[in-house]
Amino acid sequence: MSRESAPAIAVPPGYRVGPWRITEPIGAGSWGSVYAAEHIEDGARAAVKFLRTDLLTPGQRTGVSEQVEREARFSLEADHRHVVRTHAVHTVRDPRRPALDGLTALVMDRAEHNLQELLAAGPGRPLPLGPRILDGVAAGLAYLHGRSWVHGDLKPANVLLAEGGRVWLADFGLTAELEGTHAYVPPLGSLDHVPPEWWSERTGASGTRIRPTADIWAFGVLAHQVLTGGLHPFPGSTARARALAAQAYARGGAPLRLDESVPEGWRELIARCLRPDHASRAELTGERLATRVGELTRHPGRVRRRRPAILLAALATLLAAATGSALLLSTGAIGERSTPGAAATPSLPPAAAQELGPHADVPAALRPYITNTAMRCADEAVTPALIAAMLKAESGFDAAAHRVRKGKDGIPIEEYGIAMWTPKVFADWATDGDGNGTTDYRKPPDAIATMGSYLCYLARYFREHDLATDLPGVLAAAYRTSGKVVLAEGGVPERTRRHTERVKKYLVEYAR
Ligand SMILES: Nc1ncnc2c1ncn2[C@@H]1O[C@H](COP(=O)(O)OP(=O)(O)OP(=O)(O)O)[C@@H](O)[C@H]1O
Repeated sequence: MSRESAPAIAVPPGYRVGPWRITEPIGAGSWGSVYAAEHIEDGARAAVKFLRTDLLTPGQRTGVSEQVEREARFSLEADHRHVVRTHAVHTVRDPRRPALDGLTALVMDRAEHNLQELLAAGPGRPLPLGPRILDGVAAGLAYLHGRSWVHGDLKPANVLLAEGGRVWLADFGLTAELEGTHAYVPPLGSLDHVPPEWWSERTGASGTRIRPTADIWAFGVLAHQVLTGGLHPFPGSTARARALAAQAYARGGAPLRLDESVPEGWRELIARCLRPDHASRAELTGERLATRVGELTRHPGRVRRRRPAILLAALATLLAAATGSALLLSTGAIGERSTPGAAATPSLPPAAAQELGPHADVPAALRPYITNTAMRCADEAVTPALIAAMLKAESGFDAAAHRVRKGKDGIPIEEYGIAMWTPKVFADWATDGDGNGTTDYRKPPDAIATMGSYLCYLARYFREHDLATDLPGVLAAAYRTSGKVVLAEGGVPERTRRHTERVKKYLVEYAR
C-alpha cells in the first residue's frame, strides 16, 4: 500500500480500538488515515480508517461530520463481495490523547494494494488482470446502484485489491442515496473522474447534484486507465487540463479519441460510458454495465456490434448538441489559449503547470476547495497554485486571521479570515463553497470560493482592458486595492509591489 504521505492522524503502534490493535500505517487520504490492525484474540487482519473531524472552523467541521456519518453509514450497510466489508464503527474515547479523542474509526477487511498503486507501478503496461478487476468494479457498482446509491468518488485509489485476487470498491465519503432521480454530495471529487456536467451542476444547501451516470462516466475513465496501463482518455498533462479537455469534448468541440490499444469491444463500452451528458449516458445502467463487462471479461474475443467508437462518439456529441447539454465553460475561454504577454514574467510557470504540487505547505483540508474553485473559473490564469499563493500571502492559511488597515481618507478597514475579506466586498461576491446554502467570509470554503469568483471577474476585466501581461501580479494587486486602481496605474501599483512579489514567489513554489 502507499506510504508516500505521512499519516495526517498519528496513531501509535499497539493502540487499541475495541478489540483491534494498530500495527502500522497504510496511508492517508484527504479526510482520514488508514492503519493496519490485528484482532487481539485471533490475530485476524483488518484495516482501521480514522476519519478526521478536527478541521479548521466550526462550519467546516459540521460538513466533515456529515461526511463521516455518511461514510460510516454506507460502509456498515453495504454487503457485497465487491464492496469492502466494514466490521464495526467505533468512536475513539481517549481524553488523554486529544488528537484522537472523538475520532470515528471504521474497522474494515484489509486489502494488499489499491488499483492506483498497481497502475503507477507499471505505467504504460495494461494490467494483465485488468478485465477481471473491471468486472469486480462493475459488479460492485451495479450493487450500489441497485440500492439507489451513487458512489460519487470512483477512481483507481478507491478500488482495493486483496489476497486471492479479490476486488473491492471502497471509500464511501462521497456516497449518497438517491432522492428521486438525484443524490447530493459535497462539492468535492476527483477532477480526473467527474463527468463534464458536474461542473455546471448547481451547488445548493444539500450539496452538488449527482446521478448514477456520474459513476458510469468514472467507470469509463477508469476502464481506459486499466486497459492502457494508466492513460486517461482525455489529453493533458494535469488533471485540470484533462478536465477541461473532457468539457471541450462534451461541448462538441473535440472528438473522443480512445487509445488504439484498447480492444474493440471495450472501446465501444468505454465510449458508451463517456457519452457527453447525463441524458445520453442514462441508458447504460449499472446492471447493464456489469453484464457487458462480464461478457467482455469472459469472452474477450466476441464482439457484439462493430461500430467504430469514433462514430459513436460523434453521434453522442451530436445528440448532446441537440439536447442542449449543460456546459460549464460557456465563454469558450478554455483550451490551449496562452496568456497574452506571458513572456513578460518568464520566471513564472505556465498556467497549465500551475496545479498544486504535493509538497506545497497548503493544508490538505483546503486543497479540494482550492482546486474546485480554480476549476470553476474559465480563465486559465486562475489556477490552484495562484489561489493557494494568494491565500498564503494574505493570511498564511489562517482562518482566524484579522487585520486592520488604513483605507482611503484614513478610515480603518477590517479584513478577516483566510482570504482576508472585508465583509462589505465579500457580500458583493459571496459564493457558497461548501454547499450548505450560506456564505460566511470566516469559513475557508466560502472565503476561497469567493476569492475565485472575484479573481475570475478581475481576470476577464484585465483581459478586456489589455492589461494581461502579468496577470498573477495584477490580480494579486487588484485583490489588495481594486481593478480600477490597477488599471488607472497601468499595472501593479508601487505600494503593492512587495505583496505581489510574495504572491509570485509562492506561486512558483506551489506549482507542480
Ligand atoms: N480496507 C483497506 N485495506 C487496505 N488499505 C486501505 C483500505 N482502505 C483504504 N486503504 C488505503 O489507505 C489509503 C488512504 O485511503 P483513503 O480512503 O483515506 O484515501 P484515498 O482514497 O487515497 O484519498 P481521498 O480520501 O483523498 O480520496 C489509500 O492508500 C487506500 O488504498
